[in-house]
Amino acid sequence: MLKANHVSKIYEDGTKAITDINLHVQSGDIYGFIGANGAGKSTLIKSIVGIHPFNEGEISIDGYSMKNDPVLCKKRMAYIPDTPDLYEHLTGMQYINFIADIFEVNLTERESSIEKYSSLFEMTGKLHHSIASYSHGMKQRIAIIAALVHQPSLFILDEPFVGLDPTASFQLKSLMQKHADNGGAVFFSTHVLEVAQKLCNKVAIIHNGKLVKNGLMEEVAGSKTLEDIFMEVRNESKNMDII
Ligand SMILES: Nc1ncnc2c1ncn2[C@@H]1O[C@H](COP(=O)(O)OP(=O)(O)OP(=O)(O)O)[C@@H](O)[C@H]1O
Repeated sequence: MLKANHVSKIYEDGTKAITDINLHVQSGDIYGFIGANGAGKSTLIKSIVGIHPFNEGEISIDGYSMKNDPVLCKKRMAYIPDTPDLYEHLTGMQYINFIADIFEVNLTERESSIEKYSSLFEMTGKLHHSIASYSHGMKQRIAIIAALVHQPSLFILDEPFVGLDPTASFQLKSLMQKHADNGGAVFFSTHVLEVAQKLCNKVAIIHNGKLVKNGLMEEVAGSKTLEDIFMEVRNESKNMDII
């Protein structure tokens, strides 16, 4: 579903943020992406969803190249950023409809999608309030509902649980699980390692812009916790610095 081959990104100021990243997210996967602050998670995610260009390598969604067919790629995925930047002067409903218009979602499909996800994320009664009046968590819920309105097969989420209350977190986790069970796929970054270990069948650990572990959760973690593995990666890197 999502393939990243030898992807590297250098920002204009010369920062080498990610180097030679290889990933394959398949149908049925819930793929966790973990790494320390500044490791390169958002940079890879923004490259995957087409927010910024990357310097080397290839990213494809369902066989379509992000470089050559970005619109076809974007139609197949939902991107939920860590801090959604919404149009504050619109109501939640106006914003969702605006996104549905961009994705050319027909009326029947959008009504059923809005009803289903608004009810799941307990926003039904608040859809006609202005976004400016929403709390941070409510803005996130609207961003999620809008991102899913075109029924994408691939969900890409950057730190999705930050700011969500326990009910919304639970609903999002169940939704991710159901989506994967129905043949979709999910790729998300998180610092909540317990959630990643419970929820994901696959995991990638990025350190200083390079993938240092990647594969099935049981192979990467074995009998250890993901936190143990994460700390091992960090300590190995510290020792290398000393040497
Ligand atoms: N617009 C930018 N211009 C220059 N350097 C950037 C830019 N955005 C990120 N970086 C740098 O790229 C590296 C990777 O940053 P990135 O935001 O991808 O990390 P992250 O793993 O998402 O971190 P966090 O967990 O703190 O969100 C860091 O060194 C960061 O300073």
